[in-house]
Amino acid sequence: MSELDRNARFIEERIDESDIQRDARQHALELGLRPVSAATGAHLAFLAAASGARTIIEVGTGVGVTSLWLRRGAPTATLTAIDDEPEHLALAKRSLLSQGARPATLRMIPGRPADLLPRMTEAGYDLVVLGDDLAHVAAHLQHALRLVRPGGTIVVLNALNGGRVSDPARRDPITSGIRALLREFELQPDLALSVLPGDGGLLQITKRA
Ligand SMILES: C[S@@+](CC[C@H](N)C(=O)[O-])C[C@H]1O[C@@H](n2cnc3c(N)ncnc32)[C@H](O)[C@@H]1O
Repeated sequence: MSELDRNARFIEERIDESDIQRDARQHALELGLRPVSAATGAHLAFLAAASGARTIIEVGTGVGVTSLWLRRGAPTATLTAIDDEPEHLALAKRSLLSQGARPATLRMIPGRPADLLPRMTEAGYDLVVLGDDLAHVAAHLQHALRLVRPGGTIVVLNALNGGRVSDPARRDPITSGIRALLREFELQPDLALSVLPGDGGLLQITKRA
């Protein structure tokens, strides 16, 4: 086992998910929805807490594994959760309420991000989390850059498309498109970028204040 794998296992095994989080994870797996790892979830909770996030958007909420972590980090933040499957959102909402979220802080919106994101408030969000709909990630990122406030952060889950982006033999349009996006964003002086390797890759972009 490599040092990286050993460290990842060490971290993953020490993270304590609540019963509500474990149930949501189990549910996601049963539905074939790949949830974030506990380590990624804990990192997202850290980001939400460290940034003092008050307003969060999550695109591709699924049954709420990521949302539950975000709300662990920012328990009173308003969460706008978008997913094209209303049943997923209903399950996510149930778990979030069980975790103690006030109903008024949850905006569960079924639909397509391409239709919904253009209607949301410019610079109105502290944290924008984009799920791994990588076929549309370029368009979703453009919306996210408009929606996040200066100083706010955008996170893209599974941003290295599993191990594909780092594999030069992979030249499919999605993987090549992500490489091009990374190159383009690295050159933008108004953005600070970081990519973490775990869990398919976690791209983090902060719009400089
Ligand atoms: C992998 S699951 C979400 C996992 C979530 N990050 C978690 O940790 O629980 C992806 C979700 O995104 C939704 N989804 C995928 N593509 C979408 C799109 N274009 N518009 C809206 N929702 C989408 C799916 O319905 C699914 O619920």
